[in-house]
Amino acid sequence: MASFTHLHLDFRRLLQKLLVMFFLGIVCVSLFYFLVGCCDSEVLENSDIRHSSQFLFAGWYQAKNGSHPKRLITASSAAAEASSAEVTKAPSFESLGREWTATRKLPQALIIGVKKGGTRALLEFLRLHPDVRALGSEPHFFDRHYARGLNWYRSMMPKALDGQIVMEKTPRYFVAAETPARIHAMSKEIKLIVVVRDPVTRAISDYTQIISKTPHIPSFETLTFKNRTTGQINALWSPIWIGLYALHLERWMSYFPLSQIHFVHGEKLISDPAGELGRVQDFLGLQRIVTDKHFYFNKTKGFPCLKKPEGSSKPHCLGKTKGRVHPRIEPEVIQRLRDFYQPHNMKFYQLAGQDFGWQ
Ligand SMILES: Nc1ncnc2c1ncn2[C@@H]1O[C@H](COP(=O)(O)OS(=O)(=O)O)[C@@H](OP(=O)(O)O)[C@H]1O
Repeated sequence: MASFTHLHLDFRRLLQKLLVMFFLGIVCVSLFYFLVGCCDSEVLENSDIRHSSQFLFAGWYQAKNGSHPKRLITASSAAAEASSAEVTKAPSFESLGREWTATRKLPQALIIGVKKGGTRALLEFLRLHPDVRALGSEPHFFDRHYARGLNWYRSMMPKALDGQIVMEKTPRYFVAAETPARIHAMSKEIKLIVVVRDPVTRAISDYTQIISKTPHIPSFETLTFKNRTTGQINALWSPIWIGLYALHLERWMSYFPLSQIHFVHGEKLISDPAGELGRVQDFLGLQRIVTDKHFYFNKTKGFPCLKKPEGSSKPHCLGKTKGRVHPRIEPEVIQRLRDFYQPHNMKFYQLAGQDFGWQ
């Protein structure tokens, strides 16, 4: 009898120990996933930190309801009115750790150009959308790192849930000869976005960036001409060559139908960011969530800024490298460039089926 009671007690103790070990195991596994979530390689993308609350909310919602919060937003027009910032503010869910069902996928949309067109502004504005997951840095996969392979490229992408659009921006893609074929080989259905801007101001903007890094180069006026006396333009000088939009677009059009290419009007992205964002959201098949409520015009900066970026209650403008003061360029050089670009612009309008109104 005594040995039976003894055995019974031993069994209970064993059971208790097993239970404690089981719970400790659960705690360790949760801690592990939490830490993996926190230390994810996305530290590259500063904005992903801003996205974390949105991500956690989306993950929590999907895990609980089996669907993405977009469905919740779609279901109610009132909710659809809510800004993405409001949707993403769910601090009580932050402790849940990273969503386990999210995966890294190849992008379904790319901002392929143009350099100095306003690509950073577009990306930063788009990432306010809860159904957009965008890489903050420029991966240059299709032009510089193609040999690393698609698995490397995928590993660069932020994690996304089903229904979220993964995207990146690398403005050089638009002018790099090899990129359309490579992108086509990855996906025939990919959506391509090109932010275009008056090629003359784009060239000056490009030059402004160059002199900020290499101040002692010749003047814009000098570099513009092959021969100043004859007035022959140096079309091979990168700031001028990039602006030959028709030339570059023709290459893309031999791989992709125009229906897969959306043009953002760079000047309107500044004067009416919400209007341009509305059209981009339509093109991407997204609900129009980023609206004029998200923007205000900052007089000091001279550009639209965000009222409330992700994860912050403070207004935010793009950094100092966006919206630089351009050097003064001789008016006759500007006019010569306008004349030079005129036929190219006409051809571009014809190919794109859109008149951008550059003089
Ligand atoms: N909201 C807002 N804030 C600041 N700047 C804005 C904005 N919207 C468009 N832009 C214009 O974006 C130009 C820079 O273009 P990109 O971001 O494509 O440049 S880059 O190619 O990534 O270097 C930048 O060119 P510069 O003015 O010549 O600096 C701006 O004119």
